[in-house]
Amino acid sequence: MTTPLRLGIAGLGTVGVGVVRIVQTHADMLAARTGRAISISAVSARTRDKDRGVDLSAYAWEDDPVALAKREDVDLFVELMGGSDGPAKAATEAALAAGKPVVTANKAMLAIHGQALAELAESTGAALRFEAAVAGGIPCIKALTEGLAANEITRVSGVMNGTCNYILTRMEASGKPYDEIFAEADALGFLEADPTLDVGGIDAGHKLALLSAIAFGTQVDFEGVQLQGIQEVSIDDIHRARDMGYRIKLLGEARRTEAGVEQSMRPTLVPADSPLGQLEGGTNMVVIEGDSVGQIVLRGAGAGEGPTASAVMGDVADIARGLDIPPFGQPAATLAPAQRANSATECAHYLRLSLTDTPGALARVATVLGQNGISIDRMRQYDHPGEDAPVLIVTHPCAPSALATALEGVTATGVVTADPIALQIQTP
Ligand SMILES: NC(=O)C1=CN([C@@H]2O[C@H](COP(=O)(O)OP(=O)(O)OC[C@H]3O[C@@H](n4cnc5c(N)ncnc54)[C@H](OP(=O)(O)O)[C@@H]3O)[C@@H](O)[C@H]2O)C=CC1
Ligand SMILES: N[C@@H](CCO)C(=O)O
Repeated sequence: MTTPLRLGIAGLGTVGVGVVRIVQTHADMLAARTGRAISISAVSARTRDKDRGVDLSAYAWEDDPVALAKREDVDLFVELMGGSDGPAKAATEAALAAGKPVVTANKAMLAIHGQALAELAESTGAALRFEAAVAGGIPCIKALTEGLAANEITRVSGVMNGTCNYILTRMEASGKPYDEIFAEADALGFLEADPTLDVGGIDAGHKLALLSAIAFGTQVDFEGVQLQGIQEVSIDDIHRARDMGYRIKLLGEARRTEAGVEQSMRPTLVPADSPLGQLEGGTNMVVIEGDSVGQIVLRGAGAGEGPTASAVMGDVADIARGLDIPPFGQPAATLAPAQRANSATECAHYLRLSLTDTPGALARVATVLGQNGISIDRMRQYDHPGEDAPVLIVTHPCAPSALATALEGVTATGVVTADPIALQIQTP
């Protein structure tokens, strides 16, 4: 057996502790599988004397993660602190600059600095791996870069934020409104320190941008992801979608078209009996479509200590084996800048409108939709105690840009009493 692979782990929170536990529990198995012993030399976190439920006494301590990354006895730097910049980026750059491989779960850092970090890694010959950054325990990056390497990928989609899926499925199961279930998720510790990252679709957008770059061979382009969060999804939307045979999911989709790469992360109605529709709680699902393989579906835990640490250690094991794959699946210099394209794919839409309950209001809305080429498939006005009439419209498939123009016109009629809510209905 060769010399041990010595880890330096920065960040001893949920994921960091999980990684320590796996190294301590499965040392023999990992050595047998990789042909190399994997050990921990040193660790770092903000607070040294915190009881983390694992024995850290055998490891050196560094207050400064950059110093940890540079230590002589650290062969591989494991970044599990989080944050797109600050110490996570500084320490990752220090390790890569020194030619040391880095494994990280930090989607925020990679979605913004992925190209620069990949270029740095390749310039020094260091590996940079981030399986845990996308969909926690699901090995979707490995699937794309290895198992599906011979496929032209046409579409990557899925549910990539467990917290949003928990909130949406709990709303449906309990019949409680968004605010109440958001508070419940907060009390259970599910939300990121900045909850907008979850409910605003940003965290899932980071993950989609990473998958999209790998799938289509482009530079990672988080700014190109069209984002819509789940904050405006009401319990009424969920009930009405269910009555029509749909469930609402925060669905990410990246596809390559002739116009460029479309990336979107938004609440979407999906058939209730489809694999996505049946996804409960914090589970994630990634759907990949390739020209030879067709469609494959990967489902599993998208977060949590065990699943995320499992993905981190999968990367560590690959490095121990000497596997050398560029961070985004092909050399960074060959990744083309992403050519952004707004979604032009026609799909049906669910519209929630609130109208003044006056003669002709509904007719004016229907007229504006018609003038913009939007055809109504279904329409219903609900009982209402007050002056505002809640109206649900389902359109026939139409281009999102045509609908956006139409909704501007609908708002300009003066008969709507709140901003219209438009949700896409998934195209097969
Ligand atoms: N939790 C999850 O399920 C998943 C997390 N991830 C990603 O994994 C990474 C870690 O997440 P998670 O474990 O949940 O985060 P936690 O908040 O649980 O832990 C963060 C750790 O980093 C340490 N830390 C923070 N800032 C510094 C600093 N300036 N210097 C040294 N140490 C620092 C903290 O120290 P201290 O403990 O002393 O405060 C803590 O140990 C993030 O990038 C996250 O996005 C990815 C997928 C799933
Ligand atoms: N906040 C993320 C954690 C895992 O990336 C989620 O809810 O999925």
